[in-house]
Amino acid sequence: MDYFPVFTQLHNKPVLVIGGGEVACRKVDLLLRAGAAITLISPRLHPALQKLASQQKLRWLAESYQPGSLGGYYQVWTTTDDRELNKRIFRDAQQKKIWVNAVDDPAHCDFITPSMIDRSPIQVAISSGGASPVLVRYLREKLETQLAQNLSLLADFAGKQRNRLKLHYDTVDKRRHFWEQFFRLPQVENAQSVEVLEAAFVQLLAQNNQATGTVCVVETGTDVEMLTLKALRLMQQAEMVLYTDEASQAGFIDLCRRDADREACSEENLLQKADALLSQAVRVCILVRKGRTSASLSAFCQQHKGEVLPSL
Ligand SMILES: C[C@@]1(CC(=O)O)C2=NC(=C\c3[nH]c(c(CCC(=O)O)c3CC(=O)O)Cc3[nH]c(c(CC(=O)O)c3CCC(=O)O)/C=C3\N/C(=C\2)[C@@H](CCC(=O)O)[C@]3(C)CC(=O)O)/[C@H]1CCC(=O)O
Ligand SMILES: NC(=O)c1ccc[n+]([C@@H]2O[C@H](COP(=O)([O-])OP(=O)(O)OC[C@H]3O[C@@H](n4cnc5c(N)ncnc54)[C@H](O)[C@@H]3O)[C@@H](O)[C@H]2O)c1
Repeated sequence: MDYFPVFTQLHNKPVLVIGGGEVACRKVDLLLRAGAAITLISPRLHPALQKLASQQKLRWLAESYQPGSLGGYYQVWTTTDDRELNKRIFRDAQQKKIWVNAVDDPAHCDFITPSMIDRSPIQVAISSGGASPVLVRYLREKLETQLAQNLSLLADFAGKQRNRLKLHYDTVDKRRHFWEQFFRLPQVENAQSVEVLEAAFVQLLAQNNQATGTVCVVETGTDVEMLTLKALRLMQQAEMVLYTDEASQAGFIDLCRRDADREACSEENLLQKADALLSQAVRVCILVRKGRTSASLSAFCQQHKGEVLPSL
């Protein structure tokens, strides 16, 4: 990983933009959305930036950059049309330990700008680590068409209900299980109003008051790409993964939910182990090798309304 992704809090933080052309317009637009307190240093100013300065949405210093200009800023963006100057600003900022982005010059950036999809509070940031900004833009355009239009509404609603949910469910696992069910409800996927979400929330709470465990069996072959989407979804929902052969199943175990517990278990002990977990209301995913699902395991699954997903 060449760059580590983070989301920084810029609200009311003093941020300096140097240069006042077209590129500065793009950066200022984003920084204003993040609530930064922007100062812009540039002898000339693009009309859109002049307007923002006259509305006091940014502070404009109509001068050229001086080494003393950097004092007191949290972060610097240099966007001038003079590459040598941008480099100098990078070095000056480094000396002062201020993070700097020299636009289009990754060798002189402490951080680089990702391509962004802003459906606040959901943010998607995509980066190629500087390898191909055009590919990154292409990915953004593709993702934009696939992300639900009501993402902001969903995230806002969910954010406001988290404390309320704690009154109903006392463990993280139970709350996670609730949200997983909630976001899959068709009326939630299509919701256009808070009222629809509230009704679905209340209904699901009423239905769900005693959580039960679930079980599924996923047969593993030699190629993880042959997993069905359904198998992958169940693997992602499991809280406990039981596997029978680490050597051949490593790739499959990796694809299970990151924070699920994982435990090796002999084929003979699977039933007993799974039964104990179900009685503690745990969601269990059992990985068995292709063709090794025993008749008793299959019957156990059926009895608990689970599925056996054979390997393709
Ligand atoms: C994401 C985005 C955000 C933004 O800029 O706001 C962004 N570049 C975007 C577009 C874009 N940039 C360029 C083109 C023209 C085609 C081309 O030349 O490839 C296009 C395409 C277009 O305009 O369609 C020119 C270019 N850019 C860089 C170099 C230098 C180099 O590659 O060495 C050169 C050559 C300059 C030259 O040759 O002189 C470098 C950087 N550009 C980055 C970000 C950072 C790495 C991002 C990453 O890979 O993760 C990084 C490292 C530093 C930084 O600037 O932070 C935005 C897409 C937003 C969106 O649409 O969603
Ligand atoms: N416009 C684009 O879409 C685009 C795309 C990719 C790369 N670039 C590159 O990004 C850089 C900036 O592009 P632009 O279109 O914004 O250029 P621009 O010519 O519109 O603006 C440059 C700005 O830098 C300011 N400036 C120059 N010297 C300065 C100094 N000493 N102190 C403070 N400010 C100073 C100028 O006043 C001007 O406002 C250029 O190197 C350009 O090649 C631009």
